[in-house]
Amino acid sequence: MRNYLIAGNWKMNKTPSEAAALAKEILPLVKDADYRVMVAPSFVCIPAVASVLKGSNVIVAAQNMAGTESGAFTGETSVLMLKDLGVEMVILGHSERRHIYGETNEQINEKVKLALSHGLSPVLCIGELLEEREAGKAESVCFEQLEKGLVGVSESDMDRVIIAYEPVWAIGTGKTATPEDADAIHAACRKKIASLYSSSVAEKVVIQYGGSMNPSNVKTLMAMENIDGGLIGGASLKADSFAELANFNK
Ligand SMILES: O=C[C@H](O)COP(=O)(O)O
Repeated sequence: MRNYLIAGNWKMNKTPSEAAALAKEILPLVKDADYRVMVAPSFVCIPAVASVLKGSNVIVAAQNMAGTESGAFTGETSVLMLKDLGVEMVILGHSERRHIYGETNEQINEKVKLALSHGLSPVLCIGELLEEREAGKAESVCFEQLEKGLVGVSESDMDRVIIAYEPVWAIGTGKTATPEDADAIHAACRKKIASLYSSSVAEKVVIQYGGSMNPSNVKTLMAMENIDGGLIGGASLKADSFAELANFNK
């Protein structure tokens, strides 16, 4: 059994006080979850949310971070700042970062390595655009993002790396990859990881699915052999729906 992870990516939603209120509402609903639960508020909401969740079973994550430790990078947020706030995980290479802000595989790889070197777990997001899927390139796009995102990451560091497969066309659209289609990409990525590292790394690595996961499709998605959790946007913004996702097995 892999160490499943159900994660809420709150994206650019909620003010600090709203985020703290949401965290307070979520806390009692997920306290008995059987699997790991994580939330990723925006940077400015992290202090308020971290203070609510301190000592609980809910992991606090960031949605991004700079690729450099410190310096003259106006508007950026460093790994040291995140660690100081109690952040344990960081989402990197989300498709919104790749496609809206032009982040490259090389920049994402720098961030992955920096996060690991400071003891944070990176959630490396990969996923194809609709036109890439239609051109039969879903696997090759994911393989390239995986391979380039993991350059220089050692086999032992892979214990802390989480992969999130998010087909871009399924994000925030209400369209979900069928469980079979998602599982096929997860299985192919697992094989790719076996070729980059070893079969034991591939067997253990957690591969989340993201893209319109919600209370009505979570059970079928999570029943697939290679799907080890969810990276959830819209449905994580309400305590009751996020709690249903976190308790999908009950
Ligand atoms: O990070 C989360 C994903 O982008 C999925 O978002 P969504 O659940 O709103 O489709």
